[in-house]
Amino acid sequence: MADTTVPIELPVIDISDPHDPAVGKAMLDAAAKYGFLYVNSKGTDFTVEDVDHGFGLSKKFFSSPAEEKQICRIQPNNHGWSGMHIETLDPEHQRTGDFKEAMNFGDFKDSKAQQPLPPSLTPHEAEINGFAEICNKTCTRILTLLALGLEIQEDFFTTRHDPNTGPTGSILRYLWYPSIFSSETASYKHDKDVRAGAHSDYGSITLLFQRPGQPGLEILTPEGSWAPVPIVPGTAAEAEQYPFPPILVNIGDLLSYWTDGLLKSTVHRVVFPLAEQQSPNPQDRYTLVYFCHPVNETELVPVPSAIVAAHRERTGGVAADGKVGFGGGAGHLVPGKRPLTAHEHLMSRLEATYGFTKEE
Ligand SMILES: O=C(O)CCC(=O)C(=O)O
Ligand SMILES: [Fe+2]
Repeated sequence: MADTTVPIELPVIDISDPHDPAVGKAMLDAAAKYGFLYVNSKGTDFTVEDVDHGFGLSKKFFSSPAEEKQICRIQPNNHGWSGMHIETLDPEHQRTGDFKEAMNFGDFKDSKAQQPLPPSLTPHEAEINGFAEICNKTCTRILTLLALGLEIQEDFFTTRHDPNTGPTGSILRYLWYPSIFSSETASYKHDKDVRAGAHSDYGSITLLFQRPGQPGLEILTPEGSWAPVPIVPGTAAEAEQYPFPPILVNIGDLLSYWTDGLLKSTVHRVVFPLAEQQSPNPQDRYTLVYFCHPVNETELVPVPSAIVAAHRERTGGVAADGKVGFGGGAGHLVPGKRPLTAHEHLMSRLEATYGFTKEE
């Protein structure tokens, strides 16, 4: 696969008016073309302090002793801690697991985690829940705008993503990728290894928070080359206006399936950029990720959008590479069979990736 060092240019969208059809259109265009876009902090309820604090908790957790992290090690339901090299996102092309550690939080109930927390995080349960809640609110705005762009009822997606109506597959995830100079990465070989293997996300939409000076994310462009995604897009003058780097948003497999491949679930990965490898002072990369999923029991009925129908007609509903719109697309209902539920869609994606169903 060809590498490029030319960063991809993605739009930065202001979601402060989630009822503005023009913004909905801009959001839809980016989601259909790249599957990736940024939203700036306006219209999200995040303050600089919220984001800094989230990263602070993540750092505190990852630097705690392994014996403590073991208390919450990853479970078949995908909640908990996975250590260095435990996850392999692209097993076909990787000789070792990802050079990262991760901590996944599933749904909270009455502000309480439904999974064991390690001592480093137990005093912070309410704050972690609070962060996940603001992520969910931000996703509500984005899903409203996507519905507007698709010219369907504004609340078509949001009513189906409301965690107050039932369990969801949503996950808040802390990620830590040690720098190229750390002992954890001593065995790393350029061109053989990656920090996180190529993959697409499973859910509806994903939010990614990044820190300045900690690059690494690349996306597969429609031309088939890897392009770095800048942490802070635009000119230096624009960058100065952002209180924290804009939130990177991407479409996941489920929303792509639901829209018959109109919205793109774009493949991405995390690497050590060359500049990083040559830097005298490379940094660890920390990211905070929120994978937003519908309520488990949501039936993925065809999205009642003329724009989706036209796309289905044009393309047959399945993208040429066969990757997007996993399973043929929601518009291809088998007569006499009910639509897939969100939970079934997630299970089939996990099964396709891991060769087994993660949840018993
Ligand atoms: O940490 C990142 O930059 C990307 C993480 C990611 O793609 C994932 O966890 O699905
Ligand atoms: Fe991802």
